[in-house]
Amino acid sequence: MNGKISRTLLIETPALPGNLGKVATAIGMAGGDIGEIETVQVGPTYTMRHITVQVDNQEQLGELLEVVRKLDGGIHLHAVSDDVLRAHEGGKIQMVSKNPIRSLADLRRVYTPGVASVCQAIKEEPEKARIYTSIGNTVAIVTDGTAILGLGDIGPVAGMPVMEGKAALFDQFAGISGVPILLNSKDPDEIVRTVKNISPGFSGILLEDIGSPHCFEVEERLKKELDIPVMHDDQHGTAVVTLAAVISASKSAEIDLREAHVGQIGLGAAGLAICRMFMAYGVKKVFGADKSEDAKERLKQYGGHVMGTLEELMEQCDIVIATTGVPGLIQEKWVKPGQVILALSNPKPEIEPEAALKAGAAYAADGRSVNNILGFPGIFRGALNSRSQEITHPMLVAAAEAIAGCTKLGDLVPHPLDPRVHSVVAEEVAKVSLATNKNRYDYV
Ligand SMILES: NC(=O)C1=CN([C@@H]2O[C@H](COP(=O)(O)OP(=O)(O)OC[C@H]3O[C@@H](n4cnc5c(N)ncnc54)[C@H](O)[C@@H]3O)[C@@H](O)[C@H]2O)C=CC1
Ligand SMILES: CC(=O)C(=O)O
Ligand SMILES: [Mg+2]
Repeated sequence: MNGKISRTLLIETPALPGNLGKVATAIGMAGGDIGEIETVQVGPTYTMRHITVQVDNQEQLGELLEVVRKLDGGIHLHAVSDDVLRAHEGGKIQMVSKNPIRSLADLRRVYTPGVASVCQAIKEEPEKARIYTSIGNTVAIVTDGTAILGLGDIGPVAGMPVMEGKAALFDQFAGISGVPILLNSKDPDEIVRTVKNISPGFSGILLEDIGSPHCFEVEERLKKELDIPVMHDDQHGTAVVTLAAVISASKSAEIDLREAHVGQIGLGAAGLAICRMFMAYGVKKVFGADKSEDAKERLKQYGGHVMGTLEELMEQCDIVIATTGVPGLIQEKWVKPGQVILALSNPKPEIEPEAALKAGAAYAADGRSVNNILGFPGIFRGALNSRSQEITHPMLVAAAEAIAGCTKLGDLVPHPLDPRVHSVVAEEVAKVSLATNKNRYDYV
């Protein structure tokens, strides 16, 4: 790319000769190099096109856009997309039919009247729905938009690109259909009621980016009241992958994890679950810090130790994890030589791994590599394969150990695109579920 900037402009022109020429001239006069031109929609009086342009720098791009925006006579610039925005145009997922419908016989088989006999079979034996519908392989990805990555309460619609991303990962790594469900309420009663009401169409519920503290009540109640697996990804998916990374780091750094001092900065959804996971794994000293008194109180209730300041925590701990959503929160001067630092906030970490390593950390990573993507697809695949009605703590530990087992010595976690890791996680989770869960469906 020679440092050049490429953008795709979505431009509407009146469907009359000369208008595309006007646009091309304006772009050329502003120093833009036109690449591809693609017609995306032909309306009764207008044409919409994607026009890809290349410019030398940001300033030139600004000038070019100003010139195009000033064009009159019905010419409108609707969108300016970089390659990330382009990958999101029209969304990242779609529902497609598995059966081609090419003949009337096909039509009658997949739709009326054929479908009626399938409905009757399910009416007589409801468990048959898992065989004759997509329900058995479909998981709802539910958000109320209150903690979208570290961006905060930006609402469920603004969070949709994340939910579509999770659905794409479910599909690619576990062959599961993930369906985003956007909720227009932050009230735990309403969230629980709504999820319960839609639950017949799903075999699992992945709660995503629901903020603390209401996420705790929502998950606990849904786990109790539904007989399908429910997991809040930001809590347990994150805790699983963090445990895996710390198991690997301890092995490489020859630290006895159970005797190590582990410090967690940020005790929200991810942070509290990470602390609980470490304590349940046998780590004796788990310290936490948060700006919220309530969050610190919750840690104490689970048996964790609260630290007054972040500096104290950094001073005290061999392994430090941060999930606050605050970029740059950890100062380089606080890093102790030989420390393990996982600054997991997305989209930007509390300290860049390079800076932490330069400051003396033995191992450092951010939320791009130590990411719950390594956990949730395989955890749900394993739960669905074993027809588990829940996701239990031993299943989560099995997932963490499986991820650690797939990690090369010296690395913290495996590559997320390594398909093996997701199938190994699924296998180990299913094994534990089959060995320990009593209430499994028994329909075949
Ligand atoms: N890498 C990964 O796989 C994952 C990363 N995350 C990241 O973790 C971050 C937090 O997510 P959640 O736990 O869901 O949010 P949350 O809102 O439930 O928790 C954030 C916690 O950080 C605390 N906090 C905020 N600013 C602070 C400060 N200056 N000092 C001390 N504490 C502070 C808040 O009081 C709150 O308790 C987000 O950036 C998210 O992207 C979350 C899940 C997975
Ligand atoms: C990865 C993820 O779930 C988060 O940052 O919220
Ligand atoms: Mg999340």
